[in-house]
Amino acid sequence: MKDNFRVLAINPGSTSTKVAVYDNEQLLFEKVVRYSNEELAPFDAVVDQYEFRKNGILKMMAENNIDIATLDAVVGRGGLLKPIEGGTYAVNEAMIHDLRQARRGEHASNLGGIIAVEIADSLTIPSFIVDPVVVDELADIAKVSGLPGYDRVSIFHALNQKAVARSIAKEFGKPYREANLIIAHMGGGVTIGVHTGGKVVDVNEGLYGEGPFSPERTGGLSTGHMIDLCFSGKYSKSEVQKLVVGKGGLVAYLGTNDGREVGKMIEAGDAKAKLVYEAMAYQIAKEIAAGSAVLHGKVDAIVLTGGLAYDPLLVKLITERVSFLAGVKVVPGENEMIALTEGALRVLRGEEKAKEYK
Ligand SMILES: Nc1ncnc2c1ncn2[C@@H]1O[C@H](COP(=O)(O)OP(=O)(O)O)[C@@H](O)[C@H]1O
Ligand SMILES: CCCC(=O)OP(=O)(O)O
Repeated sequence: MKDNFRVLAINPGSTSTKVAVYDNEQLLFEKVVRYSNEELAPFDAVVDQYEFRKNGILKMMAENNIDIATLDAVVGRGGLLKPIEGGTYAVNEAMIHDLRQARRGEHASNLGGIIAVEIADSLTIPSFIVDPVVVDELADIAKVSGLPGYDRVSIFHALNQKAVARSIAKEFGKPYREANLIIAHMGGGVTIGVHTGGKVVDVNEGLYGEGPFSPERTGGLSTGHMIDLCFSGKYSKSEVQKLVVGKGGLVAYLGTNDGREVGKMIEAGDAKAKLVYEAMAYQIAKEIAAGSAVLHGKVDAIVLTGGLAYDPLLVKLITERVSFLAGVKVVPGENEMIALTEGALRVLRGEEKAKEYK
């Protein structure tokens, strides 16, 4: 049996595409391409960014002298599919159909499977997705919304939350299923997951729904304001969706989705930037504190992760509000590329069978 596998991992996020090539667990090359709001503005639908992002990946591979013919598999971040259990899934037609239709909504992660299968098929090698954003482990009590027929749903940074949770539990010398963690992933979107018993039993729906505002999303809004906005006659459905996802949060107030730019504005004495950034930290801290009630206050650790966790100011603003609940660990960036690769390797090595998306 073959014992060395070369895997291309593709991770489209709302503000970036991360690409990595691994020989087994050994990283050969990794690159992050960040996109400004202006660069993505011309694309009406996320699926329209497919060619733009795929060509960027192939160019990056060529510039780094990696011959795609040497790949054994391609793995992509999984998108807005039907709610499913975690794990590694083979990309199939049913999945591509649902991703292209974007029936459960638009998000860059929809492109992960689509780009992965396109590159893999041209090389006749397998393609996978791992722990997509729709992994659903919500407790029954967390699903009840207040409006029958509209259960709360699980859409979050499942891949990174799971990877970070496992590594933090290991640090504590506990199996993941015995750790009680509150993990705040702070990227283009912000999701705060409550991990207990090896599951994410509650999490804010991080796309159109709930929780803090983020670099480019509004998070939860007053239902009354949303009703007024939707019936004002000023906006189409897709315009309202764009206000909430893509043009909300930091972008709406400050014109940028880049935490570093906001940092510079604050350093330059911009009072509005300071207020808005502090408000984002305040909302994140409140959501973390809400998670502590889910765990009856028994919290082993609070973890801050994602791109924004690189920012010491944001980390400080959140920590000073939540450190009374538990110790705060900071894991900047994300472990998504290795998590994707490991998911593919488990299947390539025959340790697991790829799950089928139906
Ligand atoms: N060093 C940093 N300081 C402040 N913000 C940062 C830093 N690095 C990245 N970010 C911000 O993190 C956010 C992106 O996080 P990331 O997890 O990469 O997002 P996504 O995967 O959702 O595209 C952006 O707002 C980006 O500007
Ligand atoms: C859709 C939930 C995951 C998410 O928000 O990812 P990004 O931060 O990469 O947009």
